[in-house]
Amino acid sequence: MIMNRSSASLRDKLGVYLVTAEPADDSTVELIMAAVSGGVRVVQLRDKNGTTAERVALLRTLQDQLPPEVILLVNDDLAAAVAVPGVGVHVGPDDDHPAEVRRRLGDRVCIGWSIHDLDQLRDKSALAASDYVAASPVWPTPTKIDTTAPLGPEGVRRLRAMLPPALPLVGIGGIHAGNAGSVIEAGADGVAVVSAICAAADPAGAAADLLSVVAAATATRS
Ligand SMILES: Cc1ncc(COP(=O)(O)OP(=O)(O)O)c(N)n1
Ligand SMILES: Cc1ncsc1CCOP(=O)(O)O
Ligand SMILES: [Mg+2]
Repeated sequence: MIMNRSSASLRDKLGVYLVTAEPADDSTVELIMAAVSGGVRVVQLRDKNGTTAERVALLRTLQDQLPPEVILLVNDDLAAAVAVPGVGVHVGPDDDHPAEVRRRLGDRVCIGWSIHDLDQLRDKSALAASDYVAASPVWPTPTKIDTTAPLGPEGVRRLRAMLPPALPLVGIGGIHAGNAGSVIEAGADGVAVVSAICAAADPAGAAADLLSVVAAATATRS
């Protein structure tokens, strides 16, 4: 992914990554803007039940409203990203292959890939096509019940050790301000969350709290 020389690196932006709760609707835009006001710089629209047309409409609204430094991705839907230039895609092992996503979208957008199982690391072309990977899930979560066994912080640590050092890593699944520090201590660059921001009474405050936990854990580590 190409970024402006003046912009913060993707690794820095991934500190707190918002993945939206379902269903996606008009309140999703408001929620995202609140999270961004709290410091979130990477946002994924995750709307498993909508149509591509609905996702495209929401992505266009978001692109109009978000500050340019915010990285916007859509979950799974390559066709939606093709329709809205600049939008990236997050895919998992059951989705389009990251190399195919890269071929279709080019070098200028952000592509993320979920790792559920360390065996996926044999897929060098997927790693080469990805701008970041996600350890998924770190803990069990009611937000996504069709997951493989949780990796835990120990799995995050093993994954970090096996990945190319320059490839950013986030953890996802059951993460909140009380446990995010242990994910960073295990070697992740950031935490991706749904409920910790979307279900909070104050999403901007929840994002800011998570950011300070991540910043403190990152500072301790380095
Ligand atoms: C940041 C991030 N990490 C992991 C996932 C999960 O992707 P996937 O395994 O493809 O599952 P679905 O989200 O498609 O149900 C994610 N979406 N985002
Ligand atoms: C999309 C996704 N992929 C792995 S776990 C998960 C859901 C994370 O949701 P929460 O942050 O509410 O646990
Ligand atoms: Mg997917």
